[in-house]
Amino acid sequence: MSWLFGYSRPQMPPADEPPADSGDSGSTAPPVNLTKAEKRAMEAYRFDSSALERAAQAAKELERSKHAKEALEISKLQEITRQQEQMAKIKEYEAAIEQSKVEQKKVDYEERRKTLQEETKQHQMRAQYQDQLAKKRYEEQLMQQQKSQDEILRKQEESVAKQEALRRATIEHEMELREKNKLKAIEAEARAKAKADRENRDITLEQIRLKAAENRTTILESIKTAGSVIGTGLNALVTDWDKTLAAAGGLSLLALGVYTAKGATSVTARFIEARIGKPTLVNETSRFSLLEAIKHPILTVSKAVASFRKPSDALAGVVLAPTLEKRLRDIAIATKNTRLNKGFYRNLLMYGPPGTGKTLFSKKLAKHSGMDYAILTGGDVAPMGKDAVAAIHKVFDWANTSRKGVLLFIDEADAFLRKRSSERISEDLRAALNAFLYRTSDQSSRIMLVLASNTPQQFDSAINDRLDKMIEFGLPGYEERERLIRLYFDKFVLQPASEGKRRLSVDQFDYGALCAKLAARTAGMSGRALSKLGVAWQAAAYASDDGRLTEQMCIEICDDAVADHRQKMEWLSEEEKSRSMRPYLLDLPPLDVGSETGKVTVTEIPNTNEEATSQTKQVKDKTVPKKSSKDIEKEK
Ligand SMILES: Nc1ncnc2c1ncn2[C@@H]1O[C@H](COP(=O)(O)OP(=O)(O)OP(=O)(O)O)[C@@H](O)[C@H]1O
Repeated sequence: MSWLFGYSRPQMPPADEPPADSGDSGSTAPPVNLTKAEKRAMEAYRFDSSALERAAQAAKELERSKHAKEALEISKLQEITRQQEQMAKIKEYEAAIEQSKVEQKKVDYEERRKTLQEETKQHQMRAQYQDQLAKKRYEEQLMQQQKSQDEILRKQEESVAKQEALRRATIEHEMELREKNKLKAIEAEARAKAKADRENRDITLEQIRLKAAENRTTILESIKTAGSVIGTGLNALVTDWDKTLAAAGGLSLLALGVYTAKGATSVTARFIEARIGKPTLVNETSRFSLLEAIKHPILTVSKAVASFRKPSDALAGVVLAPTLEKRLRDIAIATKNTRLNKGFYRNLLMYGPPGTGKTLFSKKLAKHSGMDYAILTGGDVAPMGKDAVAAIHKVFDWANTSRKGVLLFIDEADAFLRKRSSERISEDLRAALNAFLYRTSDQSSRIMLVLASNTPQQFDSAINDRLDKMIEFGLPGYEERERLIRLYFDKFVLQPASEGKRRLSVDQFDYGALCAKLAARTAGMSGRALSKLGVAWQAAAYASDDGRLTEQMCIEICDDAVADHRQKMEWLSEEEKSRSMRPYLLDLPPLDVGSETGKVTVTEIPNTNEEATSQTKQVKDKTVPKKSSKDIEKEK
């Protein structure tokens, strides 16, 4: 190869001849006249060309061989195989890369999920903390109110006591004067009578004498007659023993009969009363009664059929904040298990503004637990006067005869269970309260007591002592309102329209968006008010010419309802505003009256997460900070 670098090779062996020394074959001997530097350069370019030469030799041989073509084919095939192997390896690498990408994505997703979880936890904790704060604030507010009420009560008591003392002094004075006048009149009368008696003394004496003589003769005659009759009878009785025994036996049997009949009649009457009819105090009950069955046979049969069906969900059709729903679900499960295990029921107090689902949930709770329910109204007790005590005993006697157990729901319970120290409570009501306390002194395995009230702070302390759980039903928050509107839109509009039996149809529009819009407008309204909205839509559709309900109609009716609601809130008495409803009143959104149309426009309330967290929290958070010190001063 030295020709490549311009060096001549003095004795080059012929091409077909192998070199003399294979080790040196590639190396050319440096020319003798080269300098050292040139020699070093030459060394750098030197390489062993023997392998190439051997290859060329082999190629020549191969060319000459008759199997040259096959060998070429084999080497081609080998090359292709090697290339395929390389391709397979490349694919494997690519698959590994894809796999690692997927793994990376998984890790990323897992991290994001964890972050989200952590954030949710943080949100929850913050919400709970704020809830606690709000509760605390509300309690303090209540205490403040309580104090001011006590103060007012004390002052009222003092003024009443003063008036009473004044009235008593006046009456005493009047009585004294009347007594004196009376004495004088009696004295004058006695004197006049004495004078007349003195004058008519002889005549009077004669009359008395004659009357006495006549009386004496009559009495003597009567004694003689009676003596002879009784003597004859006794003589006959004593002489005949059979008659004596018969008389004694007859008298004894008569006495026994009289007393037995009296006792049996009262026991039977009580037994029949407890089973046949419902007590007068009970307004509504799911329990079977013979009288009701005779009066309303179809209703009774449908009720009986319904009771055989599978027990319903305790919260079906009841829309509440998630936290409250969870609490109520726990209560429903516990109650059902209590009934199954024949344990003792816990007494509940449900409080909050009207129309928030207290009665609705209680009925569902009874149905879910397989119990009967009975609904009483506290306001019915006071007008009964002295009969209230007996009526209360009758209710408890009646409830105790139920084998399924009875959920006794007392609506407006504060109407007769209020503090005994209160000035306004009458003697009869006090007696009724005492009877109620007597009948509820022990835990019962037959009766579950559920009290409902808008003003639970009025309860007597003994009643509070009997309550095992207190549940606040707040006004629905934004999300609950949206669910409620959807529920009643579906119930009162969409369902009847889809059945096609009635003259009712709905325009095509985005129902979900409408419900969300109306939920923002109806802040401060109760579940009852929202259910009435559903009824109003239905009525509007029936009243229209073509029986069609449009989106515009829905919005207008809702705005009317909002305006009505505000008016009702303004009509609340001062006492109601200051006591029970205040925490809920301030939840109302600001309302502008449109100058041109005169239509109501309500500022939209943003759908915050906080609002949905808890109805109560929402109400309290919004109300408490709004109170300025001036307002508190005014209230005082
Ligand atoms: N949370 C709710 N979910 C669904 N419907 C509700 C809810 N709250 C109220 N309603 C509707 O309002 C009606 C009246 O509710 P309910 O009688 O349970 O209220 P309440 O709290 O007992 O009121 P009150 O204190 O005046 O007796 C129910 O029949 C139902 O149609």
